[in-house]
Amino acid sequence: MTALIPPNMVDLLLDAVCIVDAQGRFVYVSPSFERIFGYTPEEAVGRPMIEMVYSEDRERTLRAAQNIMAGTLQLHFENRYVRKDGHIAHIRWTARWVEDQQVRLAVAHDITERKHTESLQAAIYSISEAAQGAEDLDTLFAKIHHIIGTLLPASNFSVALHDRLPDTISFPYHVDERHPAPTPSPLDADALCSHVIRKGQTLLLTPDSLPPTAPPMASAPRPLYWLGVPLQTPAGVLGALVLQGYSEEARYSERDKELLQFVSTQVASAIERTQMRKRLQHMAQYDQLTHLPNRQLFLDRLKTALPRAQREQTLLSLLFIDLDRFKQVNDSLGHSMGDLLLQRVAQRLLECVRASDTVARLGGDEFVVLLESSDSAEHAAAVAEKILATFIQPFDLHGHQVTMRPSIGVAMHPDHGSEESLLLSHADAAMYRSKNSGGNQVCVAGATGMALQFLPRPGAPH
Ligand SMILES: Nc1nc2c(ncn2[C@@H]2O[C@H](COP(=O)(O)OP(=O)(O)OP(=O)(O)O)[C@@H](O)[C@H]2O)c(=O)[nH]1
Repeated sequence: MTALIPPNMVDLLLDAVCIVDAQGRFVYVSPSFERIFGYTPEEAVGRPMIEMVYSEDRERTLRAAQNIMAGTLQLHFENRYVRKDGHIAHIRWTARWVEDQQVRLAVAHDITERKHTESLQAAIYSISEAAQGAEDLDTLFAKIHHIIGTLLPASNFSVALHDRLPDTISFPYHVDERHPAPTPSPLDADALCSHVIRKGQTLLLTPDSLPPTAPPMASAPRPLYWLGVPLQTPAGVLGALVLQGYSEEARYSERDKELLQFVSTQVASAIERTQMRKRLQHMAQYDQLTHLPNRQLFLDRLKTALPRAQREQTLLSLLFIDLDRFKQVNDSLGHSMGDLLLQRVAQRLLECVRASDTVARLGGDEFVVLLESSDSAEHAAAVAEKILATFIQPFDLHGHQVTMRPSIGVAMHPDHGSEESLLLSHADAAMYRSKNSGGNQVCVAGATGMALQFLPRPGAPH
């Protein structure tokens, strides 16, 4: 029976047989070593085994080697090697110490493919989990970057999104060791991304295939490797995932391309879901015509602002604004012109306040301004007067000059109440007083919220 086994049987094994001396140098490797590690037996023999081990796994590999040399049988030790071509090989080892020869006898089984499938499954699971939990796109992109980094070298990673209407591209997520985030630009200004997004095709460029075009910044170095994958959804291409490599350490291959393509489908639906959630959230909180906060969001803000004002003992003011005879614009120029006027009014109101203040549309032609951290009651009066003054200028509605005046009611915390509905009703009542007194004026609720004090109209004699 023994006579039938050819003497070079070990050479035919698919696993690699390795013999390593007490100093950790390869003294023998079987021919399969080259298939698994990329080095021929001649290249491997004489080299310290540890040199080929992936840096993060070296310490525990040395510990495992010590245990084997102390007589422990090693039946399933796993670590990573850097192949001659730079790619990572995952190896499962069985090994023992041969005392009389003073060598370790080890068999290497290549489990790269299995690890690959496992990490891909884990990545896909993590991406869908990230999509469920992500509060916003920034958080989602950072998580996706981290997950892709477990599969591929991803030091330079960007998410490009295509905005179809102005046909522009923006980079809401961009981590790059050499280039700052590009500013939004017409899609075609970025030839590589434009190719990926317009054609919906993956593009892998290597040093041999990179076109000799100028880099995005004249003095900036060009990447050696560029891998762009479309973010494909049933509704079309949302944008692209881009990986760039400036050194041979981040070389991308056809295999990486397939991997990123596979993951990108999950990423695209994660982005789509998060965008949809964001849109729904926006619809629930913002007025769709003016994009100002709606009544609900305004009430939420008031609810959190009041206790803050109480804690910090600052003033808080509400300006209730209703347009005078707004209906006439609808009746004379049509509803769409009325819509346009409401949008222009919103814009002018925003111009009268600080970014930290809130301008909201309560509905119809009713707006409200929430001024926080006012240092004096005069501040609210000054803003109200500024609003009156800004309405002096007619509104240009596609060539129609429309004059519109507001009636404004002001109520303040703590003078007129510390509870949101009370404060709001005082501001509302003060606004009605303004309107009933002819409109185009400001009325401040009195100390009880009932007695009212009028502010002069701009230009009116004091
Ligand atoms: N174009 C447009 N009109 C709206 C919208 N929402 C409400 N309106 C109209 O706005 C008007 C608001 O009513 P009022 O405040 O009583 O009308 P007004 O003419 O301003 O009356 P005064 O406030 O008493 O001066 C109604 O005619 C509504 O139909 C909207 O989103 N777009």
